[in-house]
Amino acid sequence: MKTIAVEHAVGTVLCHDITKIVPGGGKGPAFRRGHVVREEDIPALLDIGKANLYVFDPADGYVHEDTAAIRLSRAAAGQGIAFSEPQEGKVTLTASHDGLLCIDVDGLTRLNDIQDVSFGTIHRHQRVKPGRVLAGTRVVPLVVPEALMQEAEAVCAEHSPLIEVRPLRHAQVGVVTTGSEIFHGRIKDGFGPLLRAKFDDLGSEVVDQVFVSDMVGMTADAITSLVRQGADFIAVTGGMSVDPDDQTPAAIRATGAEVISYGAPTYPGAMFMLAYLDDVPVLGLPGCVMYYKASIFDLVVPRLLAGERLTRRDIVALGHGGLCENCGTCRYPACGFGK
Ligand SMILES: Nc1nc2c(c(=O)[nH]1)N[C@H]1C(S)=C(S)[C@@H](COP(=O)(O)OP(=O)(O)OC[C@H]3O[C@@H](n4cnc5c(N)ncnc54)[C@H](O)[C@@H]3O)O[C@H]1N2
Ligand code: MOO
Repeated sequence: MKTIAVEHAVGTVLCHDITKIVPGGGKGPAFRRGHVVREEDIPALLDIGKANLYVFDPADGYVHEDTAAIRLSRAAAGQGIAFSEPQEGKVTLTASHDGLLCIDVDGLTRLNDIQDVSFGTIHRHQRVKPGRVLAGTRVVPLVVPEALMQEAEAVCAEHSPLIEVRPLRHAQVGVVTTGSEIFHGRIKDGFGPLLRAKFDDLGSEVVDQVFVSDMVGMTADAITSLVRQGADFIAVTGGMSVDPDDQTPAAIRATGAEVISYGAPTYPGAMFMLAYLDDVPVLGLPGCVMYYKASIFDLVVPRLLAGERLTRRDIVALGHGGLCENCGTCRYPACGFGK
């Protein structure tokens, strides 16, 4: 804090409210603590008898809350993020393109552990569309030391990007639908239309769907021939559980694919399998994916399309929040499932 002649105060920050009293008129703050003095304020300040002011000077090593919020948001954000102007010291971050919200949670926790830094976000790993509010950030006091800002920016740099929206790739999806009852026409296929709609919504395309009976060789051949024909994402439906006819996990293994996980701590989706045939994700989708509005499919597929190579650890980490409450009216994604 220092005293400064009002003529030289442009750009500095008032340390306290400045009161204006008009006889018979009123009394109230003409300028608030934290106000950044502008050229046009000078006559008004002189009119209320303020020839000198107590101000924070950025040169003294202090940063105003608006500048701090701008700096925090810029330091944390990667691609796909738009910023609001600071309002009451807070900058709001929104999605500027469609994609998967990715947040380095360890970095975020470190950032918020710095006294007086506040950075709050929605849950990560959600598919977000442009305009969706993702985060808000500010510092708690009106001004903070420059050294604090530098510490915060260093944490952001170490965890860069701390928050970003990764675009989803346009996958060419091959679907293999198992089940003798569908293969022999006893019942109508329900998986194909559902997967076409779900992949279409994510900006990908089901390029082919092959029907097979409950036989390992037939199913494995269908997977490998779809990949040979150019599919870069495979979904195998049905036959994922414990009946003698449930041969899909064995068929996926028979292709030589590397199995990351069979089973997931998610309901619906416990019988899910994730494997990779070279770089092509091969998913074993249990019957529940067809039945429920939200399932393991919605938790995993956007992440795969955003280019994440998921590990067993990523799958087991889904357990906390992995139980769908099966509400009367499904509100997913506005609920705790997968969060
Ligand atoms: N004793 C146990 N029973 C079940 C278990 C278990 O671990 N032990 N797991 C349950 C879970 S979890 C699921 S999910 C379901 C079904 O899993 P599957 O992937 O094996 O599904 P299917 O047996 O192939 O089919 C179940 C049901 O859905 C119909 N279906 C399958 N595909 C299609 C399709 N493309 N179009 C229309 N209908 C389809 C199928 O005819 C069956 O009626 O198992 C639990 N049970
Ligand atoms: O894979 Mo199953 O939900 O858990 O229905």
